[in-house]
Amino acid sequence: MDLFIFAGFLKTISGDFMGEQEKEASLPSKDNFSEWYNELLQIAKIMDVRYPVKGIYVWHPFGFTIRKKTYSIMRQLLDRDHEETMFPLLVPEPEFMKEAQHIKGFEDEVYWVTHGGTSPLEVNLALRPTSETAIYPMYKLWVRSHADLPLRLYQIVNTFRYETKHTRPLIRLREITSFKEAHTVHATWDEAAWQVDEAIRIYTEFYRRLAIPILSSRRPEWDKFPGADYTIAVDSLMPDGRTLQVGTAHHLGDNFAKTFEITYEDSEGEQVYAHQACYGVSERCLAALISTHGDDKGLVLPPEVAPVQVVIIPIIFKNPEEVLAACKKVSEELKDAGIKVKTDDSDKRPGAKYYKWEMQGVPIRLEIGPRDLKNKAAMMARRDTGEKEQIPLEDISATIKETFADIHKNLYSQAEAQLREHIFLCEGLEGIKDKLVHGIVQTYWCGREDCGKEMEDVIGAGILGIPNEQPGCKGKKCPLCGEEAVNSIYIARTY
Ligand SMILES: Nc1ncnc2c1ncn2[C@@H]1O[C@H](COS(=O)(=O)NC(=O)[C@@H](N)CS)[C@@H](O)[C@H]1O
Repeated sequence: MDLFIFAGFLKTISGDFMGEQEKEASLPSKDNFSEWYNELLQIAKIMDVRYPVKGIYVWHPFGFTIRKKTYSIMRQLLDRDHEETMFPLLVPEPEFMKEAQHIKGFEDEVYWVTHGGTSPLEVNLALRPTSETAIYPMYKLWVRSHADLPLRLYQIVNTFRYETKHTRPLIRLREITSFKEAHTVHATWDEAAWQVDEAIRIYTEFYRRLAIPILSSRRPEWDKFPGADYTIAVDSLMPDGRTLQVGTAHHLGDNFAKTFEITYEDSEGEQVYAHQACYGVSERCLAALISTHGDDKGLVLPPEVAPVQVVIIPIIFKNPEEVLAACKKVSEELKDAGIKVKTDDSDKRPGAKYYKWEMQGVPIRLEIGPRDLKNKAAMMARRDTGEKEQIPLEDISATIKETFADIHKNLYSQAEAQLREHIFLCEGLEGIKDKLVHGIVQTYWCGREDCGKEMEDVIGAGILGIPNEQPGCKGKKCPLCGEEAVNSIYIARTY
């Protein structure tokens, strides 16, 4: 081969090779989590951050499909004993300004509509930051008697918060596009308290289905929802050791019922104020999904929420028809079994195909070539472990579904181990500061608010909350004041 042709040959190979190399270089290592996260949202076509309004982002169809499948799990869990509805986006100022604590909590975050066209509105309208003040004037009309309770409604809507902290897609938005908010009404404080615990049970199951382990804890008094008696929150661990609040449930007592006059006639014919709960999850659940399972090759999706669950790659050398026919047959069989399958018969090189579908987190890749056909088999590659094994074409749907279950189990147990390894039991301030760099600290607290707040200042991180399961505090001291501890608490750097 003369030099000229050889140079051309090298260029072709290096061109392909550099092409792939360049492409792969564009996703930073997950060790550089912030960069990795931002790049991955783009490359895997989850959200486009180029919309010209700060804190407002655009769904790519692929990302929107993950959202759709994720929220169908949430609907499945809520629809057991809630009903879905939809309330107005615009809240008249007088209603919004009714509940003093609520206003205090949201006045710096609420967007206002002041004009209709060029005419100033008589009454300014708030864009709902959350919907208590849109819903509860209607609950006043709907709740009349004991027989109307418990009332359990939810909606999945966009809400608007003028966040002044650093905004980031899926994590801290000014338009929260996927705000699932449930608002329930009960006859007694205890029933509302039961509902708050039920909300946490629902969220724990929801996140288990996403293979995400969570910590639940009661937020300290100064960090509860504005207008609530108390707040229970669920947090997930992000790869950089910080926690992300991925859901909250609030006991509202009869605070809002008194403000919005939500009363019911009890069995003695008395008018009684109702007690309420409300609980919310936003698209942060997707931030947790992407961050918990993703790796240096891109997304890793639990099969239940993967837009493409199996990708078939025909390996073609000679007699392509036979291979393509076999791929079609397998594809039909998987579709008939309700599996989302795509066949990539594009003219890209296999390596480029593997790169693309791994980036999009497809749980299983099936390679089918002449050698596989001879063995009546396909080569199955798992995205979560990278393992490859030959599986028989016979009953392939059953094999795939069993593997899906194993993938989910593996993702969950890996994430659970990761969480467990990043909770550090510390009793002294120095140890707490040390360990906070790596994850969550479990320590003790005297329970006094001034001491708690001072401890937050001294260690530069927030008290995440008081976990329900309390290890004994006997003989334990508050790390700041040295008083007897009354609670064990989580402390963490948060998003
Ligand atoms: N700016 C934001 N961007 C993304 N998610 C957010 C934002 N603000 C809050 N969230 C998420 O939304 C959840 C519910 O918000 S909340 O303020 O705690 N609670 C409420 O608004 C209640 N009315 C729940 S119905 C939070 O737990 C958090 O996970």
